Amino acid sequence: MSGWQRTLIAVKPDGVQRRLVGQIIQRFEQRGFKLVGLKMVQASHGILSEHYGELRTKPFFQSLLTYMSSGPVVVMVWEGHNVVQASRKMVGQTNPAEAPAGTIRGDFSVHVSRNVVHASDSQEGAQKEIQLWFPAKDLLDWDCCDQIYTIEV
Ligand SMILES: Nc1ncnc2c1ncn2[C@@H]1O[C@H](COP(=O)(O)OP(=O)(O)OP(=O)(O)O)[C@@H](O)[C@H]1O
Ligand SMILES: O=c1ccn([C@@H]2O[C@H](COP(=O)(O)OP(=O)(O)O)[C@@H](O)[C@H]2O)c(=O)[nH]1
Ligand SMILES: [Mg+2]
Repeated sequence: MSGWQRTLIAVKPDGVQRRLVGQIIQRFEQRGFKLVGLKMVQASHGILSEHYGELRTKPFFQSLLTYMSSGPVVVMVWEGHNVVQASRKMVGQTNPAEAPAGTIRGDFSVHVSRNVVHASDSQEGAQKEIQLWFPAKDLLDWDCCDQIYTIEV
């Protein structure tokens, strides 16, 4: 199906501590996306260094790893039409100061170093991140009964 995609969304440690997991999941459900993988993990610096490999030369890299390993994260795979681009729009700009109200970051955060949620930024990135965080067997291929009402099939 053209435009059918999967993406990796993670509620970061600040989002978990602030009990925002339910509200974040709700936004993806109500938009019409399908949850195909979910787990809570205490992430190691190893997996986080790989996840954020492109940022390793940035001055904030070490503090990013410290923040991301400061407590549990809730990692999810969401599936649906155009889900990679749509979820970036739902999440908002990296810096919450620039993220419009109505986006997750625009509604729940104020500072770039504590921006509540991660979303893959491209289909290639999503594929790599999904493989990094989930063995294929932990992703469920299931039929969502309302699918015929959210996309033309
Ligand atoms: N100047 C900064 N100071 C502190 N932390 C930062 C800064 N810039 C980015 N970060 C942190 O690093 C993360 C990764 O930056 P990136 O440029 O990939 O943003 P993003 O793609 O919007 O976020 P993510 O990859 O987590 O979805 C940001 O989400 C933020 O938590
Ligand atoms: O100046 C910055 C830029 C990014 N980040 C953190 O690094 C993450 C990943 O950065 P990326 O550029 O991938 O932004 P994102 O994809 O998260 O919007 C962000 O979410 C922030 O948590 C940060 O702390 N300071
Ligand atoms: Mg990013």
